[in-house]
Amino acid sequence: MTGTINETQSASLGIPKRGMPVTIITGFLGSGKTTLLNQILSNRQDLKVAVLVNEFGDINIDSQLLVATDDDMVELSNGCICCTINDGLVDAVYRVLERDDSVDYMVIETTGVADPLPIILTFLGTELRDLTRLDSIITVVDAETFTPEHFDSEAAFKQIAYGDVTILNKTDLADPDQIQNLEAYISTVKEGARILHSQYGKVPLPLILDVGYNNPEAYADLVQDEIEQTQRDRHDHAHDHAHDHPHDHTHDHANSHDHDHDHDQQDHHDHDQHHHPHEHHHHHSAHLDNDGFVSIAFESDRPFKVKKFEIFLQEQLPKEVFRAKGILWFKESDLRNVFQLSGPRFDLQGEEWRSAPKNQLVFIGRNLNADTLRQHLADCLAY
Ligand SMILES: Nc1nc2c(ncn2[C@@H]2O[C@H](COP(=O)(O)OP(=O)(O)OP(=O)(O)O)[C@@H](O)[C@H]2O)c(=O)[nH]1
Repeated sequence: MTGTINETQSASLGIPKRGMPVTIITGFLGSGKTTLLNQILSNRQDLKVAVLVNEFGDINIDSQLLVATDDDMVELSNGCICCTINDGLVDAVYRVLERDDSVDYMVIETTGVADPLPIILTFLGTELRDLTRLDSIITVVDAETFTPEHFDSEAAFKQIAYGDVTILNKTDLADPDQIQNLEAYISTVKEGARILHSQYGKVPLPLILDVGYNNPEAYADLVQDEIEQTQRDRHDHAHDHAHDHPHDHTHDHANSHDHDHDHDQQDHHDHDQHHHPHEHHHHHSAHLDNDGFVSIAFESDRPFKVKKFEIFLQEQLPKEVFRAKGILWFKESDLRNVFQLSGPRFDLQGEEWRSAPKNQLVFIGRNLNADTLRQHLADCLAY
């Protein structure tokens, strides 16, 4: 299915009440996941949608950029929901299910560097299997910057490979040939891929919500492996009192499984949703290195001087920064400035402050020097 859709339409979705439907939104850094989520929240009509946002970074910026969600919104803060059979994710889903006011639908936004498989398996391989119904995995792709090299990120590749629907977003920034080539590439990764086009995540909601595209049978072997592995891990944990936190990143998963990270490009392209020969327990360690991406947070209760921040952007911002976002406070402005940087572009939008002004910024990239970056930012402060 391919199509170009520019308008958000929201027909009645008529969600049945058998196990809460869950949609997972994945996609690489800056591709437009939060933008899509805001489209969903703005067009959901009477549907009561709970949202779980998981972010790569110490400050949760995304939750502050969502359209007002009242109490619909459940923030799953910066824990790694890409940990397999993750207690944090299961707990957050339970919190939603246990609410007095019933929620009709759940949408989860993963981090841009997450391998979606562990999250999928958490829904298919734990008690959540009986309480929820995994409706589909939506993969948002930046049509301007995505290439078959998939940013040299295994997570970016897997996001495409496990997507039930791919949304080629930012078509306003890509020329038609580029979009056509991208579609052809995605179809080599996923035979019969369902591909939609969008600008700013505008797609008709009936094309992406309650579509029933996820096929749990495709994951049956992985689910079984997962359950067995979790039992083994729990057994090991019982003998290892060195770990007192289930998500401890020094956890030994990476060393305890014989997985092979040396797939070449061809391996990737042979990947098939129904056969994941090299996947087994691979995902246990996938989040440990985030494909080399690191996240650096900066916060201050003092404002920036606008001129100094401009110079920082022009002269000091390392080219290795792939993505940045934040809420900026400038001495010269009464507005809350939402800062977005994705690849070569950045953008500042002024709005009213909803809380006491402060600066909150997250930079994501490879080979970043946190001390130098933070020092440059501190030098931008007005006093
Ligand atoms: N030109 C253009 N910009 C877009 C489009 N969709 C999103 N953007 C912008 O791209 C930037 C990143 O969008 P987000 O929705 O925050 O991306 P994300 O996938 O949630 O990013 P992460 O939080 O890093 O994972 C923002 O500045 C958006 O306004 C689009 O279709 N066209």
